Amino acid sequence: MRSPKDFFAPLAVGAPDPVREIPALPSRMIHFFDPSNEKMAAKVPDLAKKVDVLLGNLEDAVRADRKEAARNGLVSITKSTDFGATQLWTRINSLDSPWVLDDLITLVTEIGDKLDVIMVPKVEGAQDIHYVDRLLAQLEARAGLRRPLLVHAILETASGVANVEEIAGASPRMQGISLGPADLAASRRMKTTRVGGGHPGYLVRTDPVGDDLETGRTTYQQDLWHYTVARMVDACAMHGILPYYGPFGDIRDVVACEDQFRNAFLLGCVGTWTLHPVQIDIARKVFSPDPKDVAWARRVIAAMGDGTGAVMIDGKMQDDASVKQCRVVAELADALAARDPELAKAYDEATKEALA
Ligand SMILES: CC(C)(COP(=O)(O)OP(=O)(O)OC[C@H]1O[C@@H](n2cnc3c(N)ncnc32)[C@H](O)[C@@H]1OP(=O)(O)O)[C@@H](O)C(=O)NCCC(=O)NCCSC(=O)C[C@](C)(O)C(=O)O
Ligand SMILES: [Mg+2]
Repeated sequence: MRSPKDFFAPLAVGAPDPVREIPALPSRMIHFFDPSNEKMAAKVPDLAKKVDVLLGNLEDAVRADRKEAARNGLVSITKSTDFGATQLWTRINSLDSPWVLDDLITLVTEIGDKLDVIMVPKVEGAQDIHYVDRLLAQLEARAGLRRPLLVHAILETASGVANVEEIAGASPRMQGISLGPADLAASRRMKTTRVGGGHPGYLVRTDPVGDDLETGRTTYQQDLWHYTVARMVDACAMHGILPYYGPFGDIRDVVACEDQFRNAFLLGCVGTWTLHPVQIDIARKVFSPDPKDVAWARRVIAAMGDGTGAVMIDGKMQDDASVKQCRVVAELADALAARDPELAKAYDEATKEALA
């Protein structure tokens, strides 16, 4: 382990200085596309106007015989597209695959100045991040990049979950972590074959009334991912990086998708993946705080003055801690509103109404 004194030193001569803080840019949806798929690639310029993050996926869901086409496709799409304020990310192949070295060499050399974040799949521990960290520094120095690339880890192995805190703090490049429920389920030998979401068999049941074990007992489906998401959120918050839900594979079930996204939002995640265009508006809705909640948060902040003491608002006690909760919501709303005039208007109108 490096000394804390060296943590922010570049890992190669000529590499840019690591960032001291992870930028809190809107990233409500990380929209996945396969750069080797012509139909999807054709939609990229339009999608860039709608999403916070576009991610060119090179790993799973890209066929082995399309890996090079995906890598080269991402280079040419990137060179010919104006992404505006939308971030461009990529997911490279796993570190044990035959493709990852060429992924990194090609992408950093050809489009390193346009890429914001490199998502690394199947991260097992800090050692995987250290490997990528040094290699990126070497490639950045060679390409003459002035801005360091950031790294995002997918939490999708049992050992990754066991080591999530050290992964989150492994490098100043660490931007965030996403849940990878499909690989994680396989790695843990869970018995669900779904990509994210719940399972009707994972439930609790109310007690029996008398001797009748069968009738009148309500069951409640539980969230299979609660433990992992909560752990991931704590690890990220502890290290000043950003947590995300991952994929929701039942594209048709937009209702359960919204529920899963909202659970993650309420637990502390800043965004999610979108695998299909139909999921983009769901993510925008869920990961932008509700105007009523923003109005309430602003009202509490205004009433709390310097943020100390206790006041009563609408029958509810507010104090130093609750004003901090409100600041989380208000600051997120301000950051999103700065980029989204419609949202800014909705927040201001709701606030005016609440303060009237
Ligand atoms: C599910 C699929 C096959 C359905 O694709 P489809 O073509 O059958 O669907 P469709 O409803 O017929 O599509 C309608 C239109 O939307 C287009 N389209 C469809 N999707 C997209 C997209 N993402 N971006 C842009 N355009 C898209 C599609 O090309 C079509 O265009 P058209 O109207 O011109 O014919 C398709 O949406 C897809 O391949 N999505 C991406 C899948 C992906 O990236 N998977 C990997 C991430 S999840 C993962 O890896 C797990 C994890 C974390 O690792 C772990 O838990 O372990
Ligand atoms: Mg996976």
